[in-house]
Amino acid sequence: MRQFTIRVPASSANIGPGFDVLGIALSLYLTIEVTIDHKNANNVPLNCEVTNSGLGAEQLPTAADANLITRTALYILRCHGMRTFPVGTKVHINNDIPLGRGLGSSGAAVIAGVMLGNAVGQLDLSKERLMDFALMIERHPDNISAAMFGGFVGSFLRELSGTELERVEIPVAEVLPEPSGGVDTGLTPPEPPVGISRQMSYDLAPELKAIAVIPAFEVSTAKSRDVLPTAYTRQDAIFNLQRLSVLIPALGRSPVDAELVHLAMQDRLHQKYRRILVPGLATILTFMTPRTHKGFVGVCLSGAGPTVLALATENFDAIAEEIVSAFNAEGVECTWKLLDCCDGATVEEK
Ligand SMILES: Nc1ncnc2c1ncn2[C@@H]1O[C@H](COP(=O)(O)OP(=O)(O)OP(=O)(O)O)[C@@H](O)[C@H]1O
Ligand SMILES: N[C@@H](CCO)C(=O)O
Repeated sequence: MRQFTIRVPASSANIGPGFDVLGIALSLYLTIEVTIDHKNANNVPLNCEVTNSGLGAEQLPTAADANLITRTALYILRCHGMRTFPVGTKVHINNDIPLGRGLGSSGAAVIAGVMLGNAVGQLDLSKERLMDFALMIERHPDNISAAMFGGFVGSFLRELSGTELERVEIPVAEVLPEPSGGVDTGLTPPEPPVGISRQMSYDLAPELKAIAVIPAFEVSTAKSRDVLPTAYTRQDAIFNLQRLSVLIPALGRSPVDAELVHLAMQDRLHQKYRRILVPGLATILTFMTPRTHKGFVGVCLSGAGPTVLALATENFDAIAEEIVSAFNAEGVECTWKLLDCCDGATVEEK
């Protein structure tokens, strides 16, 4: 019998001007307990029994070819000539990451899936190669880089050749075959090109903590990307690049220069367009400054929203309550959590 645990953190993408570039791993986890016991195997489709607990447990699928985590694992297994999980695989998923709130739940699920496929198939692939498989499914690198490598990370996708591009542009539905009730369609999915993304870890001042204020409604990433323009002006591109160049080193410097970080966290590429999806966002992004609120450093929309992420060094309760009140004034209920930047995905054999 083999037993192991996979743990993947939540993440916040963008951090203001770093749209599709920056991500911070946050101390909320998706945890998967895996048992492979040939002697006590039940006859189940694809040899894999899935159970869920935690957030979204009642809505997340339990069929191995429908759940995003096991489907992703199946994708990587099939690319390596394995059509099913090993006989007697049981996967228990416990999720603490709110779904569809901008805290990287889908990114964590995809990273958990590639780690699961790698571990059950004993493929021994590096985290860098696993990122290629993850990018065939979640196609912007910010959340998944943070979830995989942990810390404060910047990433980009390299320019791909014509034939490589054809492979990565295949619709996700063809990478992850549609659920077929456990019946093997016999299709072999496309293998990803090698080295699609490059990433770099940055320092983050140790006194910085993240206050995540989480509204009680979901915004899907797809919907939140649909409201964005397809092209930007030169002024807006320069506005973000200038701030990004200052924000990254400023976040690593201790003690934190709160005035500088606050200004450098402004953005013109995504947040203003997403206001229509998140009531209260326009106010929240402008009403607090390091001068008016002790300990406050900066604020942004977390990923595709609707969660708002404030960075702070002290006075966390008061800052969180101010943001909660601004949401409440718009009729939006929410909860909040104080989170730390944390390490990336791990697999621990028992
Ligand atoms: N633990 C999980 N197991 C299976 N599917 C999941 C899991 N977590 C997330 N998902 C899938 O991902 C969807 C949410 O993805 P979406 O990209 O819209 O939001 P998010 O990842 O939480 O936000 P963001 O990408 O902005 O940080 C869920 O509705 C579900 O389909
Ligand atoms: N960078 C992405 C993160 C969401 O997954 C976005 O803002 O749309």
